[in-house]
Amino acid sequence: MSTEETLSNSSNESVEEVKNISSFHLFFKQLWVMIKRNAILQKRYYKSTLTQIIIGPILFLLLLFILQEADNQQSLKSNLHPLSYPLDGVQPCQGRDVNSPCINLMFTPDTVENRAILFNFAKNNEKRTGNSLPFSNVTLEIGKVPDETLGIVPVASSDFIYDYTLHHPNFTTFGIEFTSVAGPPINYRYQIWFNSTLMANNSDIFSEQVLAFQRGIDEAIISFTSGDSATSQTSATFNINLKDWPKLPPKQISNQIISQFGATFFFCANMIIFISILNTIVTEKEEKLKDNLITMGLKVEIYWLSYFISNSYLIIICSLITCLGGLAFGFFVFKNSNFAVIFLTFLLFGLAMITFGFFVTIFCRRSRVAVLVGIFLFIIGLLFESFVFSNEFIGYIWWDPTTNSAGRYILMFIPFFNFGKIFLDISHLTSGKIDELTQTLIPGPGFKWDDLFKKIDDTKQIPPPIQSLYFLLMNIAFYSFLTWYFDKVIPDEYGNRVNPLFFLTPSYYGFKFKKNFNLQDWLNRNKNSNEDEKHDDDDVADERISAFNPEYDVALRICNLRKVYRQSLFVKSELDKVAVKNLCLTLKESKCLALLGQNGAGKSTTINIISGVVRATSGDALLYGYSVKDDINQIRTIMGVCPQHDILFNDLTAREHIELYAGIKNIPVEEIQKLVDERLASVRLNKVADKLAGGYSGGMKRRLSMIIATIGDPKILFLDEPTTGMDPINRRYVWSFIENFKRGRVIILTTHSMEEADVLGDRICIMAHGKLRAIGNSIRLKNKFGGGYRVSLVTRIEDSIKLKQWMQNIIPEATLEDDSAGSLLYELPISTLPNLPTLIKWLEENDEKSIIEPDKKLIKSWGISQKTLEEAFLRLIRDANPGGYSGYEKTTNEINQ
Ligand SMILES: Nc1ncnc2c1ncn2[C@@H]1O[C@H](COP(=O)(O)OP(=O)(O)OP(=O)(O)O)[C@@H](O)[C@H]1O
Repeated sequence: MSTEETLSNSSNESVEEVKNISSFHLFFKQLWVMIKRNAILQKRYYKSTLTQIIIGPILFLLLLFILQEADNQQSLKSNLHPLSYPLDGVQPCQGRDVNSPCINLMFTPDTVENRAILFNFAKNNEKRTGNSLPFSNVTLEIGKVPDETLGIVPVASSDFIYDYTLHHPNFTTFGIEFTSVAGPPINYRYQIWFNSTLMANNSDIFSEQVLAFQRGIDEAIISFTSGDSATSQTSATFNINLKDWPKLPPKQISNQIISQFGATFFFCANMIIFISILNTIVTEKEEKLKDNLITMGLKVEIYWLSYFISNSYLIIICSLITCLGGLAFGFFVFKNSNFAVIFLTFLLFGLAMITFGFFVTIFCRRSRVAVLVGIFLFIIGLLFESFVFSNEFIGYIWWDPTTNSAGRYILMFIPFFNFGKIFLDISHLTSGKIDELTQTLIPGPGFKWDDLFKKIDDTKQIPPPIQSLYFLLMNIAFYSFLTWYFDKVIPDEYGNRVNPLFFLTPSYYGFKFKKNFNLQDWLNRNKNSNEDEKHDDDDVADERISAFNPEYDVALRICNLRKVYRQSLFVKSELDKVAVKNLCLTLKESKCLALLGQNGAGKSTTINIISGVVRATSGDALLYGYSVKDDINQIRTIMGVCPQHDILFNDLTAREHIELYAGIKNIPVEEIQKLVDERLASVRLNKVADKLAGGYSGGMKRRLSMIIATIGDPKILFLDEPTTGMDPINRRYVWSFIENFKRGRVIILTTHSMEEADVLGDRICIMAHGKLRAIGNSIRLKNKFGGGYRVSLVTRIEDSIKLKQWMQNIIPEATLEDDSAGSLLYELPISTLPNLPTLIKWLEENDEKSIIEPDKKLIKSWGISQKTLEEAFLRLIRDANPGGYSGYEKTTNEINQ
């Protein structure tokens, strides 16, 4: 069967048959081809896919392993001979800043004995450290801090020390209160006050400073009791050396690094897939690939579902590899856990991040923005996992009764918060802890399936781990729902959006209360009194009447279609652009309508409205009885669109493109290969069928776009400048294809090629400023606006006056358009057609090429031609732009200026 026969046979299929495709079958067919397409791309970009699912997790596991090993190397070291070092004296005090004043020591009560003891202390300490601690005569007041650093200051009572340090924290290094009891023997008692929280004051509880101070005081007491006077040399000095116990490495090593940083690292591994999803989906949106799939009949739900499934198996593999890798590296979190629990944790987290990613893509129109948003979320998540969930104290603080619960109610909507919590729970039970005192590992009890349902710590309010898994499941459902909803209600770049309450309408669920369609009602609804109509050309006015005539049987009927591109959603503006003005058109089956017009005339907008890409501001179109406004989904099943700019997947071949769209159009599998070969051959792309479309030339891409539009043998075909960039030979192949294809369908094409409109257009419309200026077939337009014929005559300069007189006699209506150096150009109106034979006869007789007396002949050469469509077009454009055509469509504002 020839291409022509196949096309005409398939076009005989009734519209009803086309639309009555089982929606169940179509659903799975479309889902299957979309998953297949995703799989092809994943395979084609196997390096990126492998990075996402294998290299990513393994790399992060390896990093964790290296870190863990480095940490263990430290703790595995034995230190059998720790160095011994002498205990030093008390260092000078330090205020809030290095040079700000401070108090070294306050003491009470101020007695002679105590002064003598402290004098001894200061003397010995100065010898050891060079730090002089003189007695101060300043009387401290609670409300004041001294202007200079003080050494040893007597104060009234221990209450004063308490109050003073309370009012001026981090100001005083030590305080001492003597409470010696008289003997004999005298019981020397004292209490040291120090600041355990401020390391800068050198008084940390574990530091040597307290020890040094105590040693100094004890020395001083001994000197005092042994009779050394306060002024003499101190006889008693204690030299103390400090030395650590020999250290043996613990028998078992801990997994502290993975418990602390595991959540961070596994989050990072997951983010590779997350950012890749953002980039892929938003790039498809930016390049209008998604819109094109939808226009070709793909259900938007299937688009998302296919991406969910295609990424789900990546997540499954990635989670498996993470769990198996974790086991192979011997991490406790994996070794001591129930495999199902840990796998489920990674799986649900991965799936929740996929749906979260889908949701984010709804708000991004440019892939660059999407990647930036991805990186931003990555940094937030990284900080979250590394600071919040790196230890139990901060990680569980969200469930502390003193913490406001609002925070965790908000955070549970973020998948990485829920992941961090359950990972903390798992590491709490699986990773052992090194006992600081015994330096031995106390292994964790492990995480069993039942532990999912138990509280981690009965004493705290922390919920059982299963709650985080439920929240992850909730995240999946929540973000899937939001993606589905907002994808519909957020306006696209043309301002199209669905009513926010669309889900309350029965039609959304396929229940259509079949009202009997009444054409007259529909016509009445779209009737509109229009001032502009008065200036319509006769044919345009007739076309308007035909469009509103219910008796007139046509496949396409456009009534008062109008589109205003608004600058603002809410207010009218001078900058609003009326792209299409109350357009009325009709077209019968098996006809092709060619839309001609200057740049910005409204041709693409017209096609975009009828194909459902853009919503009309008012008016409507009926295609085979379906209203564009109400039945666009049905129209999509019977239409094909070749958009003005090629919308192709650079990474798919021509064959894969056709297979994809054939699946979307529900073409039986057994017919697809035949269709691929036949269609590609018809536009001579069969030799490059298996080459990636990204490598095609402009003309090849155009031909592929054209062929895609014809898949599924649509009853309505929209071709927006289908042959732009094609060489003349290929253009003719495409023309011949379109000519064959139009039987039993309607084709609407826009073009800037007069030749193309002439060859293909059964009806030609010329538009300017959104308005229909002329309509008819090529001959009619040429005759009506092209103005008849053109005669060129060449004579000797001296004979030109004579020749002009002759022309005047034969055809008085002829107008001389050009007269230069004996070359004359006449324009003949169509009314002169009866005179043409006489003119031609006369021209032949007077042509010097004739053999009889050539020297005496008047005319050196001549030519006669019918005016072209281009001339008709130019005239209409000239008329439409009395002020001159600036090359682009002006805004209302510019026109007014
Ligand atoms: N999304 C839009 N927002 C605002 N104005 C728009 C938009 N799309 C088109 N227009 C304006 O509407 C007018 C008609 O545009 P349209 O693309 O339909 O013209 P066209 O006849 O197809 O032009 P061309 O031959 O250059 O493709 C132009 O002035 C254009 O600037």
